[in-house]
Amino acid sequence: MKEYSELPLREKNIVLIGFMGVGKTTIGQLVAKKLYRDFIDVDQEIENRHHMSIPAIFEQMGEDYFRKVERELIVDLCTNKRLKVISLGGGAYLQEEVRNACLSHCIVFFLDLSWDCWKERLPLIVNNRPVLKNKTLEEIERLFLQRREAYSIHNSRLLTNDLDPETAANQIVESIKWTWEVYESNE
Ligand SMILES: Nc1ncnc2c1ncn2[C@@H]1O[C@H](COP(=O)(O)OP(=O)(O)OP(=O)(O)O)[C@@H](O)[C@H]1O
Ligand SMILES: O=C(O)C1=C[C@@H](O)[C@@H](O)[C@H](O)C1
Ligand SMILES: [Mg+2]
Repeated sequence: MKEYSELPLREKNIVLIGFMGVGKTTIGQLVAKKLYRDFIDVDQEIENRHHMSIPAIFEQMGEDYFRKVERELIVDLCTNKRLKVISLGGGAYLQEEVRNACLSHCIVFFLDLSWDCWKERLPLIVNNRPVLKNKTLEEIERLFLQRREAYSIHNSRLLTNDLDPETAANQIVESIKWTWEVYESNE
């Protein structure tokens, strides 16, 4: 059987990574639609499989359990699926096994946002992101900066400051189509 890591670039899954609230779910959905691909949101998939919200999973089963489920699901999707657009949860890419699976089999797109722009989004997400619960703004900023190190290993990056979701999705699609043309002309 053909290894997925040998897949032509055009068939590889596209994986969106980045801090919580940068727009992976919102923009990923649009990218999938524009490329006529199925969209998979890892958080939503975990919620559907458990019939529970992420905050409830954190509260009743604990973060370690959530991270294990998240890791196993992503490794499975990366190795056994193709032609998908997959949005990760904000903390997933911190796990080495997740990073390795994504980078070995998929095109990894980092959605970046400045801290100043991100701060404006906080009220939209604070109530259903357990990792933000009981943290001061200074603590959240430290986490934001710490996590940038893991996200810095990627195939492509888009700074989304001042980009509405539609424009951001168009720019990602354009960049991916350009990559397909340039890197696959000799395959
Ligand atoms: N480009 C954008 N401009 C303005 N608002 C946005 C943009 N992208 C997303 N949003 C808004 O920010 C909030 C968080 O977006 P979203 O849920 O897509 O983030 P996420 O990266 O998937 O977060 P998580 O890592 O927690 O899953 C939503 O209310 C969404 O409408
Ligand atoms: O950044 C994080 O650690 C998280 C982000 C969300 O997408 C969810 O996966 C969960 O709330 C944890
Ligand atoms: Mg999301």
